Parts: sequence; C-alpha cells; structure tokens
Amino acid sequence: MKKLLFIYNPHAGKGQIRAKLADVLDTFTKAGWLVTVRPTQGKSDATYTAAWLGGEYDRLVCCGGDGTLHEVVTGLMEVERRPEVGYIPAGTTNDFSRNLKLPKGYDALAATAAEGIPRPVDIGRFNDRYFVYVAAFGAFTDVAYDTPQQVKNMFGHLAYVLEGISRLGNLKGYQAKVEYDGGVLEDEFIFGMVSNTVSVGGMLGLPADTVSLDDGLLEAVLVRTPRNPMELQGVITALMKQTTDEAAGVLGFHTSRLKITCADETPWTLDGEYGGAPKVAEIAACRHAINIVYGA
Ligand SMILES: Nc1ncnc2c1ncn2[C@@H]1O[C@H](COP(=O)(O)OP(=O)(O)OP(=O)(O)O)[C@@H](O)[C@H]1O
Repeated sequence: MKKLLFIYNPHAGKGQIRAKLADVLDTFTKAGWLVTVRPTQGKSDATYTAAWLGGEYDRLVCCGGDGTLHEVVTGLMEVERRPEVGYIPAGTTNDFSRNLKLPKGYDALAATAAEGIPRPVDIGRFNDRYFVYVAAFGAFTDVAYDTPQQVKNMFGHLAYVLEGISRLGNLKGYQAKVEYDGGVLEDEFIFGMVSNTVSVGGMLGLPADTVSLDDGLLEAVLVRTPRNPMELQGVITALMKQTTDEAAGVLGFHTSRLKITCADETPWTLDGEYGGAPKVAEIAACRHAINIVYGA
C-alpha cells in the first residue's frame, strides 16, 4: 500500500483543521493511502519529522501556514529520495498557496492533496538554509521578525515605513556587492528581496505568467538607499505602484543565483521567519527540488 505522511500544525490559523481532521484522514484513506499522522509539537518539529521520516513515504501532505510549509520543505531538502508533497493551507498567511491554484474548502483540498498530480518546483537555497518563496533583508526586516509575509504587502509596508521617516539619516542602508547572472552591482541598499512566487510578477513589470516556479530562476528586487528627498519620493512612488523603476533606484531582475556580500552582518527573513544575519548570502535556485501537487 502507498504510504502518506500527514504533518499538520494544530495551531496554524485559528486551528480549524482540528475539527476537519477525521474527514481529511478519511479522504486520504479512501484514495488508497496508508496514513501516518504527525501533529507538530512546536517550532522545527515539522522540519525534523520531514527530514527523518520523509524518505520512507510516497507522499507527504503538509497542513498549516507558510511557516509550516517552510519547515517541511527545509526538512525534505535533507532527504535523498523525496516524497511528493501535497499542501493544505491553513495558516493566517498562505501566500505561497496562491501559486498552486488550490480549491477552496477542506474537503476539496484534502481530495486534491490525496489525488492531485504533482509538478516540480524550484526551492531557494540560502547559504545552508532553504526558502520556499521569499528571502529578504533590510528596512523592516532588521527591526522585528513580524515581517508582513505576503510578498505584495512587503512593498506597501516598505512604502509606508519610508513615508513615515522624518529624516533620510534615519534610514539604515546596507553597503553591498551583488553578483548575479547579469553582472555585478555595488551600492547601498535599504531593501533586497529574492523570491520564487508569481505574486511578485507585477512588481517586476512582468506579466504573472512569465514568473515561473520551475524555470530555475529567482526574481530579485533591490531598493537603493535614496540620497535626497526627491529620490525618496521616487522610491515611494515605485513601491506604491508595485513596479520596478531603475531610474528611481528600484531594480528588478531574474537570476539563477545571487551572491550578496555586505559590509556588516545583515539580518534576513526566509519565508517570513528569521533567517540569520550573515555578511555573505549565497542564494541559488535548486531546480525542480520538490514535486508539489497543484490544484489546476
Ligand atoms: N504545536 C505547536 N505549538 C506552537 N507552535 C507551533 C507548533 N507547531 C508548529 N508551530 C510553529 O508555528 C509557526 C507558524 O505556523 P504556520 O505558518 O503554519 O501558522 P500561521 O497561522 O500561518 O502562523 P503565521 O502566519 O503567524 O506564521 C511555525 O513556524 C511553527 O514552528
């Protein structure tokens, strides 16, 4: 019998999955799976469980928010023979799930996770860590790690932070050398983001269908430190319009890898969680690292 490992975060979102658990497990079983269930017991539990047990299963279904998906995928990257992944979004933020065109409601989600056909997606490597859809530094990310997880909100939030600053001197910039497929940039940046999600397509001025999760490419957005009030206004305008504007210092490009060398330790967020504060961030797309079930 094919084996399915179900990892769910009982506290994700408002904990609604708990009331649906019996139906979800029944759906998996009726689809022919022999099911093992792991309610996560705390931080990193999903990572350890996926890393230790993932290789013994044909399919791993993850239920929770972006944080739980991040933990599961991080664990699976340690596994040689990775199971197919199904995802039932159940968190307060389920930004990544938008990419998968999943149905609504737990019954349909469980059926899709059990029977849907998986497709390959790229996973981001960040030094010795991983991210599913976004790695970012700067502006708000060094203050606290309650980063607005929805990628689009990041730009809105950044514009809001920038509008609120009374003096340009209050802005913390990061002197950085950025090496990528298209060349080398050396400048001071207040914000940088590398992502693998269609929700950033608009920001790069690209139609969403040119941002693909399985093309071996990541999308990068860098915001240069504005040096005067006019430049600051240009950055805010670009961010509000959610578009890159090279003249205004809001740069965007596709790349398969990126090396960001900062003069100082720079705190990063990976999928909305604290990702450490390295001086050098080596980022790369791990092409087709995970096979995940899509809804359509
Ligand atoms: N049993 C548990 N008790 C407390 N925290 C847990 C437990 N299991 C998992 N977690 C943690 O909860 C965090 C958030 O999980 P998740 O993203 O699934 O939910 P969420 O509702 O979307 O929360 P948020 O959007 O605020 O991150 C994860 O990073 C995980 O480490």
